[in-house]
Amino acid sequence: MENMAGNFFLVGLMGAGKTTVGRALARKTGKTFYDSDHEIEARTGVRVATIFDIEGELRFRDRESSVIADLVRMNNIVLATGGGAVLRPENRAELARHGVVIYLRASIDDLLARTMHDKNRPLLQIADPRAKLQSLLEQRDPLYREVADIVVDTSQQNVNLLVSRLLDQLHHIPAKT
Ligand SMILES: Nc1ncnc2c1ncn2[C@@H]1O[C@H](COP(=O)(O)OP(=O)(O)OP(=O)(O)O)[C@@H](O)[C@H]1O
Ligand SMILES: O=C(O)C1=C[C@@H](O)[C@@H](O)[C@H](O)C1
Ligand SMILES: [Mg+2]
Repeated sequence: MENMAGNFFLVGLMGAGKTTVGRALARKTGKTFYDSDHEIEARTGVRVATIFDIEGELRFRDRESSVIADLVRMNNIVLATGGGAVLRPENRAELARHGVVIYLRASIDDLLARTMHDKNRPLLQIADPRAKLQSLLEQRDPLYREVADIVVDTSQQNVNLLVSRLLDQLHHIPAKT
């Protein structure tokens, strides 16, 4: 196991692999894994899609900000954030301040293939999810880059290889504690 100080925060679009890579990274570093979407679901007792249905996106974003503000204050964690977590400047500031931020990128084809069978991504339950992912990428890519300490391309990379390459890069970045 690798012994590294501080928190790691993963950002990127739906299907980029934040949850999958985050879990593997936590396992390899002995850190505790959190996922902001899962934490919102644990606190409310319902799925993300249900929150969007009943309360709308704005109220979901409020819940997300509050969960992120709590989680970033923990120590020695890996946090997979929701795909839209970077939209609010206060979330970006919290993430940048309390941990090393990793932006996971993937091609639109890969994002589409990886999200196709999961019904718990309300923003993609529409006629043309490809166009939606494309426009979300255009809107958010600058925000992901702004907050990130490291950018990783996940296309054509299996998760284990990706995590070991990521660890090599993380060794060169000072921990934020
Ligand atoms: N590098 C990869 N190569 C192939 N498949 C991957 C890779 N990373 C993740 N996947 C697969 O893609 C799907 C989506 O991954 P994951 O749920 O981790 O994405 P996410 O970034 O957490 O998405 P969301 O923002 O919606 O929570 C999963 O089925 C996962 O197994
Ligand atoms: O990209 C987004 O805006 C979202 C991504 C998911 O992680 C969830 O947080 C929710 O489905 C919204
Ligand atoms: Mg996820």
